[in-house]
Amino acid sequence: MYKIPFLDLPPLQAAAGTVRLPGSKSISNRVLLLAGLAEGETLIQDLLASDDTAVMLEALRQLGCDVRQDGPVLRVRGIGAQLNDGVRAAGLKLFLGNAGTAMRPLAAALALLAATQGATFELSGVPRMHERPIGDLVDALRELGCEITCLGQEGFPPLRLGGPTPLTLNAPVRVRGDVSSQFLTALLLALPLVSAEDVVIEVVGELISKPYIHITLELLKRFGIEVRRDGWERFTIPAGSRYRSPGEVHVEGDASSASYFVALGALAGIEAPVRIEGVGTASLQGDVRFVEAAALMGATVSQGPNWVEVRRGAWPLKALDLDCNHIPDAAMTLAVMALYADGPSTLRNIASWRVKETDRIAAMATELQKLGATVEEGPDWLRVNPLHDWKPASIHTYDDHRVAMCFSLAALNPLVTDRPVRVRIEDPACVAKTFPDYFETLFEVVRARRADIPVITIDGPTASGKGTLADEVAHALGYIVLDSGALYRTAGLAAFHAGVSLDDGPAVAQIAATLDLHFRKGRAILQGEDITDLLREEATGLMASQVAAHPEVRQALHQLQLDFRRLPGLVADGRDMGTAVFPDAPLKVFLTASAQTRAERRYKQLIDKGISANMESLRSDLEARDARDKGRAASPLKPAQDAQLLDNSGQTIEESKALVLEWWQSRQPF
Ligand SMILES: O=C(O)C1=C[C@@H](OP(=O)(O)O)[C@@H](O)[C@H](O)C1
Ligand SMILES: C=C(OP(=O)(O)O)C(=O)O
Repeated sequence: MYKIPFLDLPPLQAAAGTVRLPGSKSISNRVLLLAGLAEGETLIQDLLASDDTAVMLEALRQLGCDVRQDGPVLRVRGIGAQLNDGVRAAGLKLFLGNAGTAMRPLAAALALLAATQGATFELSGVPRMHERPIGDLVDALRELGCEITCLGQEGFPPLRLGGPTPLTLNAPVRVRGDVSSQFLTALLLALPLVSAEDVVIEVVGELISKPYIHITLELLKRFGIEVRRDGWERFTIPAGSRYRSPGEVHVEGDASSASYFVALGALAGIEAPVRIEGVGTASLQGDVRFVEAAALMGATVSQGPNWVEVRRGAWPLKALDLDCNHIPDAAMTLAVMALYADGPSTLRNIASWRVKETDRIAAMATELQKLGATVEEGPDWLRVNPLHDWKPASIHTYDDHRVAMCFSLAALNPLVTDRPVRVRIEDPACVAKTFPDYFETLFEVVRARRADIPVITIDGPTASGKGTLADEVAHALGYIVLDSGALYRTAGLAAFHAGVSLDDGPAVAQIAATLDLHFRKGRAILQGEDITDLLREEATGLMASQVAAHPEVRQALHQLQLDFRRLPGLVADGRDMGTAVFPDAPLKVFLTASAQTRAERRYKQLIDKGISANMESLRSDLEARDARDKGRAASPLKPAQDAQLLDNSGQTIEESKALVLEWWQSRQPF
């Protein structure tokens, strides 16, 4: 996950490849709750691991469920609908983040348990959760006899649930369905706790987001509860219903998360499709019908039970006028696709967007306009016009995972403009709500022109601190690191391990060209193995100088260095990064420090490792090496003409990092 203040996306040109989806949020949290209320153990496969499921899991643990991760399987031993003595005596305070699928169903289940068994629960969330309505559910539960106090504003969390108190279950429970379907879902999931007799639920007002009720009913069925349904107005939980664990449950991929990759295929699956694994024709989730909307816009879609393949069909996309009530989450993706259409697109019947992670109608309108789009909005609709004259924009994401994810599609603007722009996604870590590795997954299937992928080069003499600075800057921007000095050492080491003679230039070059090497947090990882310490050994240094003498090896490593230029960007440190390898880098830093400072740093490093050292000789060694480096004929150590000089003798690493980031920011369009 990119835990950084912003992530800059360069213009993207194409997409192809396979994406494996994380588990469905809606299914994960329902299954967790059902498993937690049931008797016995449930083994859950492919559960989503995200903020929303983490709060549900923590709530189950607090309630006394035994929850254990067993390889890829989560084992949940439920409470069998019985609160333990500790919980009944002391009550619980549960923090439920911004997860509607935790807050609403837990509010109903715990209100009923508090009423029937006696306990006090306090349910709270992030500040936005305290602005998301729950009044219709609270009203329904109060009508049953539950004791519920809204601790802040009436109709909103935080809530206090109390008991014991008698319940009246012989009249239908009435609940409004026109603000969120989660209120009905909550009652359906919770009322089997008290279904000694038939319990009837009646929906008041037009039910929205109906396909989510289908998910609820299907999962209840798997846990042994067959709800009778009359249209979308009346639901009966049969007398004697009890949660029975099915033993094992598999969570399918998240269909709302699929929408970004369906869109990607429709926009940029030009030569090959984007294949999405984890959802398909056999899916339970209503958001799989997003593919129909994408097809209406021109996408070419093929599907199997558990996969979808999408490629570009009509181009530009065809404008759309669609009632999106059945796909409220995935429909946000359509709003960004609409920028690439042949006319204005209108998304209708989406009033619920206003009470989700943020006011999504307002947020989408504001951010689309930042890109230059003309957008109109109404109480329950949004109209987006196609965009030709794109502006670089920093997208505010309102702590809304879907805003962050769907605006990544704006980076495909080179497909419709010859003046492409970059897109900045603020607070990219907000995707943790449902898809923590969204951007990593995206970068695996999109392509940018090499020249569009940003590079920062940091060159300088030995012991100038360039490795540390490169790591810090890369970390701040979410970029990849290239420690070019380590490449020759790695090539020597890998050839040696493969049993290749270090005198055999072509054979070593072949190994050098395919090194599976990357750098993370100051460590060098070769084929998954941490070789950082090996690289520093004297023997490795000797191998490096042996292989570096072969022109084929130098050529292969040059290409390998270029191959490090990958999304979302690169920070390359070495001696000739700005002059020879990445001469087009938009920011080149030449880092120096006085010989005295560098000698002191090296001295400290050695002493810290318990190696004795002599300051004077370290200093004269450094000066001699500087002279050699500057004087050599091939790639002498010198700043590129357009390099920023940075003498860090009197600076902390934090100060140097701040300065480089400031130079970088001053080159950005936003
Ligand atoms: O029941 C569910 O799992 C959900 C129902 C929908 O909410 P509304 O019913 O409030 O539209 C949806 O937006 C949400 O992400 C998940
Ligand atoms: C509306 C959403 O979440 P929640 O389950 O919190 O309602 C969403 O994921 O888009």
